[in-house]
Amino acid sequence: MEDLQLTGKLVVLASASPRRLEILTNVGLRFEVVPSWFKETLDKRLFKTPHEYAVETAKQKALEVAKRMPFKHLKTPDIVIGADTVVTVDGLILEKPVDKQDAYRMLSRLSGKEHSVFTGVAIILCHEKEDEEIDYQVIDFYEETKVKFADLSDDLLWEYINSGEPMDKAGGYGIQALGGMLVEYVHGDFLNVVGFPLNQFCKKLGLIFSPPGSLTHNSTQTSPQGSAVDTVPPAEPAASSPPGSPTHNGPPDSQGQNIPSASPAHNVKQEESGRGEEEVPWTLVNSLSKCSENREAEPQGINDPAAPDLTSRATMQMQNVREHETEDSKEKLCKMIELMDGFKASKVLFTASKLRVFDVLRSSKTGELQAEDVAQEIKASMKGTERLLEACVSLGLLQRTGKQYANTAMSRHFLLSDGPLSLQGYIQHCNELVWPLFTHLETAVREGTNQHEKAFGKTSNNLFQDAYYSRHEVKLRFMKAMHSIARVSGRDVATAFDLSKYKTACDLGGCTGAMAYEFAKAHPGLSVTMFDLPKVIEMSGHFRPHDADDRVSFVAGDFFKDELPKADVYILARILHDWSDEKVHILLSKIAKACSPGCAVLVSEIFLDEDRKGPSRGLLQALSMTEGRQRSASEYSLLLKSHGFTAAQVKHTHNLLDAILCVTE
Ligand SMILES: Cc1cn([C@@H]2O[C@H](COP(=O)(O)OP(=O)(O)OP(=O)(O)O)[C@@H](O)[C@H]2O)c(=O)[nH]c1=O
Repeated sequence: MEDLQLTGKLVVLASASPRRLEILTNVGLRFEVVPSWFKETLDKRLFKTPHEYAVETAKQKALEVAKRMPFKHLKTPDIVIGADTVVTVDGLILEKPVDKQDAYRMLSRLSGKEHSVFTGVAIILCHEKEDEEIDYQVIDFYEETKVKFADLSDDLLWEYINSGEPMDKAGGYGIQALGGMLVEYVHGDFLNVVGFPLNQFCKKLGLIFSPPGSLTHNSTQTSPQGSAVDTVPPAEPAASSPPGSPTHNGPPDSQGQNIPSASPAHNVKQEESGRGEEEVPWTLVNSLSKCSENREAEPQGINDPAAPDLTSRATMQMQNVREHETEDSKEKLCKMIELMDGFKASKVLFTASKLRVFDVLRSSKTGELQAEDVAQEIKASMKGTERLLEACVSLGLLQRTGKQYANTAMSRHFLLSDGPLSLQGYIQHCNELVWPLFTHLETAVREGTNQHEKAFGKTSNNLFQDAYYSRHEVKLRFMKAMHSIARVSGRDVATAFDLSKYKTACDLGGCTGAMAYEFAKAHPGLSVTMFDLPKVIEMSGHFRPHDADDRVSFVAGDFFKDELPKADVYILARILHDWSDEKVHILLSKIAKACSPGCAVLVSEIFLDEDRKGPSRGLLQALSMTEGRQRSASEYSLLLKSHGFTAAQVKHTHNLLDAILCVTE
């Protein structure tokens, strides 16, 4: 290891933070940027300290990139750097605010107080072995800086929040810019607050990658703030990771192709850094790393002065491996527990939504209520309500300060019944329809059929026309579910492709019209016809926006039986997966007949990965489907091609629905 140098190595920064890019560019490091897809959703309760959380997140960010690159970018990096910055105050870990209100909560908490900023950093060293497997060695550490804010008035806070600066920054401020005005003092590494503890990082680099001759066996790999050396097992292709694993959380490649390793702007070359031939200034780095030897004596494995001979070093490495194995099995156990308890978490969400807990909290004057007030409002027992609220806090759906419960930013975003991105409709659909179906999953698997009859005493062949759906409230619930999905995903689907050359579109089975309105909003030159069953059109008035765009019109009909309205683009959002292959072909050939050359079909669905190993959302949904099936983008492309629609463009939106656009020749 100590012979390694950085020259000629592929160094990757697994971060989308422009500050980290700048800090590392400024010291002449040559690297590519491949932002991590790891979602910062580790359960904070599992960590004894905030820095352990930051370090683990940094490690997961970096590992996700290290494991993805060989498969998606077809190259193996030598070094991957990940980082995670968190702000801690009053025992809380603050990450990036999700909206202005959240930023306000964070900044008002920080006002007049000293707080800590922790950045966890992970350096992953990737070694390709002879059998082409890859070994990952993890070196991680963290840095703490204390920052004190002045007393901040509400006016000042709002002015700052409205500048837009807080939104992509941990704790809701940027010390390097306007946020600097809020700060009374800083104790520690300033750049650590900005997002990257450069000083400690350089010391670590010096210890690992010193150029020939400059590093002796006496170099150390320690840190004043704790550091660890770890190895992790060889990578699996990202798509084969278990559900819920970090690699699965990431969005797939856009356009169904391999993402380039970095955009040209992010391909940081030494010329661009203005340092000519010089890379990292090694003299400085080596002096720094020697200083760090004096700061901590505890042996840390490789490159350690306390491990002078090969035997003792091998022993230490074995210890590291064993420690890692324990850690690894703990990680697996956590995943197992998450899977085992997943149904309980879903039901807590469904129940709290159904009992309108989130609306009740929002309606209170201060946005906060005690358990007994909530119990009264939702007409439930005190004991049961308290348990439900506590469970919601543990799941990140609510937050509690003392005895007061309040919505979290995520709940305000998705769980208020009248919010623009409310998922309430879909959640209630899951509770009332999908949940009973899943309780009969075992029979569904044995028999290979949908379990409507067992769950509801009725068969279901046609979603909107059969007996079960004939009840008004059931129809309305189904429409609310489709409405919330269309509202949440509509903008991303509508803006997925350039449709400027088209004048008319027809959204087949468009339900409440939510998707049609999104298309009209996104394309000023487009008129959109929403086509659905007469009963649906009749009920869709319930969902019409106050400022309804008159470029959207509603036509009643059955797309299997009736003539389709003429259009340049036909939209099929969340339609095809529901029907048998036979019906899909009937529908597509009808559309093909209605199309003149140059017309297009836009299909929006969850796209399975090409190897059908994910995303689990799509595969789980398939388990309760009636007669249809889930497909990958290329399966949809082939399907459309068989009806004369070619030149497929695919868009993975990273939202609830993806999209493919094909045109007739
Ligand atoms: C306190 C503070 C934070 N930040 C930025 O806050 C983000 C933290 O978020 P993260 O999750 O660690 O990183 P990210 O931006 O999401 O990027 P990624 O590494 O891809 O997760 C980073 O950007 C930091 O610079 C500032 O720019 N200035 C400050 O004073």
